[in-house]
Amino acid sequence: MSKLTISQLSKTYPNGVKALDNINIEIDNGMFGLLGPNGAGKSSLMRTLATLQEADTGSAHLDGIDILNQPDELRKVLGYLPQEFGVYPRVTAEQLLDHMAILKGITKKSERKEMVKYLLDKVNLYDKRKKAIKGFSGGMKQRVGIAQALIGSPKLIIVDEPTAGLDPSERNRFYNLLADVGEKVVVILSTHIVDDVRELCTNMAIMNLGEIVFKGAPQTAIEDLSGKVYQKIVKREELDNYAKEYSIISNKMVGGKPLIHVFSESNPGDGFEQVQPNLEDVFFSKINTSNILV
Ligand SMILES: Nc1ncnc2c1ncn2[C@@H]1O[C@H](COP(=O)(O)OP(=O)(O)OP(=O)(O)O)[C@@H](O)[C@H]1O
Repeated sequence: MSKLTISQLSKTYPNGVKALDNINIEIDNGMFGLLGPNGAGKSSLMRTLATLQEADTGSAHLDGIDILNQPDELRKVLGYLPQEFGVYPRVTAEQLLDHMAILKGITKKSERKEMVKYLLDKVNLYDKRKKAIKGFSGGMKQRVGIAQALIGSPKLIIVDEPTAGLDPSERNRFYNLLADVGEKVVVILSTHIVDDVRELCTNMAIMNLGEIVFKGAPQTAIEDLSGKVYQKIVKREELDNYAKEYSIISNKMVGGKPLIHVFSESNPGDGFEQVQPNLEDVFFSKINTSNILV
């Protein structure tokens, strides 16, 4: 069992943007979803935990390791798949993993060979090990990314927006792989895709404007909203009026017309019908932005 404890972590960039505003979270083994809109501060938090940038104040510990003050210790047990996983295109999957293993300090060639074979097998790329990564699909590249994040039996794995650009079957394969790994270590999945969290995570936090605005189990959050979400198909030109009168939590087009979900403690009448809330409702109700109408 591992535990990640983040306390009072804050970071303001030189341009004045407060990307992290007093973050406090405890994360146990398993898949943890960090959900937030673009710009919420997720990458800033992930980069700080991955020891790639410093915080202004606060602390973060993985078991006995003080992450901010012992970055070298943390790096030994960290697997990180950044948002942009850049690779030299001519390199093969096998060469890349071998190289990353050297960087992780695995100096014995035979040990590396065995590990690279195990990882290629695990991400189902052993047959493609001699092929240049250049020719790989997005999903295959992400699987190479996961394989490199698993080098050296990490205790903390951070994956930042991993499913962008994957087709549904690639995404599924990637989900299965992560879920498999996630049973034994702390995995943080940072994403703005609600489905990623719904399908994979037993615990989650929602971040907005540098703050944690919710933490808990996705199912609990959904139950909390139960009986308070109503929907209606409206005309596009009426949207502004509805926005003034109701607390709109989401708006999506169905057959060319806006279907709005509103938050209301009691039945608003006016043609609205009650719906079973979903995680998307939770997400939008917590971040409560006004730009969801655009
Ligand atoms: N190096 C930087 N210098 C200045 N501002 C930054 C820097 N990096 C991020 N920001 C700003 O900090 C805020 C949080 O950005 P961050 O990338 O952490 O968010 P995010 O939730 O990961 O979003 P995205 O999904 O778009 O990556 C944003 O307003 C962003 O513009």
